[in-house]
Amino acid sequence: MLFVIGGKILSHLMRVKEELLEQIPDYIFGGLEFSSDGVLIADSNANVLYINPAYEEISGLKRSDILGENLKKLLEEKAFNESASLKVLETKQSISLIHRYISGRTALTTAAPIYNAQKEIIGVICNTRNIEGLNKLKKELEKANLIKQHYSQELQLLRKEHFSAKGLIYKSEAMKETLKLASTAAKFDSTILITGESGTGKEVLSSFIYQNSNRKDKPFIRVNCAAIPKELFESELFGYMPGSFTGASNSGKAGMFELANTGTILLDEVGELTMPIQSKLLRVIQEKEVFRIGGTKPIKLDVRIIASTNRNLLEEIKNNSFREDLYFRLNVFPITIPPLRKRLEDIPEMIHYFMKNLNSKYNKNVITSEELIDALVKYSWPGNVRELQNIVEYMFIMNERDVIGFEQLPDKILNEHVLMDGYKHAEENKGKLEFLMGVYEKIILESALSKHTSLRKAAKALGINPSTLSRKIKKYDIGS
Ligand SMILES: Nc1ncnc2c1ncn2[C@@H]1O[C@H](COP(=O)(O)OP(=O)(O)OP(=O)(O)O)[C@@H](O)[C@H]1O
Repeated sequence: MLFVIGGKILSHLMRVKEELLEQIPDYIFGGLEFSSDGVLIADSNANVLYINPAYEEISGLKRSDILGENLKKLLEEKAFNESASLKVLETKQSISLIHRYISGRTALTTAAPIYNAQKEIIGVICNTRNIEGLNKLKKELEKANLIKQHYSQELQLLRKEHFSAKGLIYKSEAMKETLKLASTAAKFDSTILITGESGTGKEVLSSFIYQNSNRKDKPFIRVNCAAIPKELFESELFGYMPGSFTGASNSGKAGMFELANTGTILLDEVGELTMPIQSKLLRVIQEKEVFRIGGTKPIKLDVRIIASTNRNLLEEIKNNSFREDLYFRLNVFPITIPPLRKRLEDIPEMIHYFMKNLNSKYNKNVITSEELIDALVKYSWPGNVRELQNIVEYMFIMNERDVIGFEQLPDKILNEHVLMDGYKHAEENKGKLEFLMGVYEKIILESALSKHTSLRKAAKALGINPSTLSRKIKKYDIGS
């Protein structure tokens, strides 16, 4: 059996077996022989009675060397740097400690006293576990945590840079009111629906709300619903489990809602969602949980939703292309951004802001003429701020001088301006077509003359004689 290891040891064991080892049935010893944890049993005088093969392996000590030996002697001989069993015999308390054996292995050892029926300590049992694997895992975990910390700091930094770079310029009362409303709403977790024509700044406003909310250090995930193919809506928004459909990644994928968890999600162009996805979205909002495609376990969500659209959702409801119940869920706090043509005071501010950015980007010092700003303010801006930004950039690129003038205006603005100007003076000029044509002709001539270095070249570009051009210059008093 277990204790037939040399005559000396056997007789010693036989002596203590009656009192101590009878507390531990033979089948337990059978199990201990195959345990991957090392086990040592000693009597109350610290003489070793039993070790299992795992103990030999972990400690580097042989049964034949240690059985019957006293733990104090083994400690003196530095078989281990600490003995949990000795501490138990000294303190009569269970103990756990991490120590190193002669084998060089580090182990987690737990030792506990063994009592007889009279509640006297008759020995100690000590369990020792090789924690080198655990140590390795711990080191890997520490490394992974460092990497995670590094990336999360970088993410915070990028978020700050990304959102602070997006300036929100305004001067008009209408925008002041809108911003006041947005600041108030930002502090709460309520769902916000931002409406407004394309290019009015709905996304910029949603960033402003996020930055001013209590979730500003948490994720901000923007979903452009118009850019996602309809058949991918569900997997993009809600994610999927491994192998849940053909072409699905083996590791599965988290949806945008999961990525936004604890933070904010912007559902940009929410009116583009199909009816079936609208139903699923409604469920997610109501239940505050999401199921990945192919998943059976719900994932709890804590996400603040901001939705935006340039569509008239009430019209969409009438046309049965938007769910009314979803509309009311999203429209908890509505904010409408007025179109640029209804907040003209913002235009000069924005032009200066966009010019400042371009000048610093291209290391230039270009300015805009007053008459140019005047013409831009009068334009109707169907594409709103996005169009203004693009046109300022276009003129900046096309311009070769220090001042961008009227002549750099793109034709569509020029045309509208001429017509508006013409109509304005039509009253006093009795609305004559001839007058309007004249205004238009003057603009065209001015533009050609500013683009070409000589009168002859300008005339050639216009397809007229230099003498005709000279006459018209006189007629319209150009360059005086
Ligand atoms: N008040 C503002 N100040 C500075 N830039 C702005 C402002 N409003 C909008 N912009 C700029 O105009 C462009 C369009 O803005 P944004 O994308 O927010 O509009 P949108 O209403 O979300 O458009 P769409 O409906 O087409 O998605 C962006 O480049 C944005 O930076």
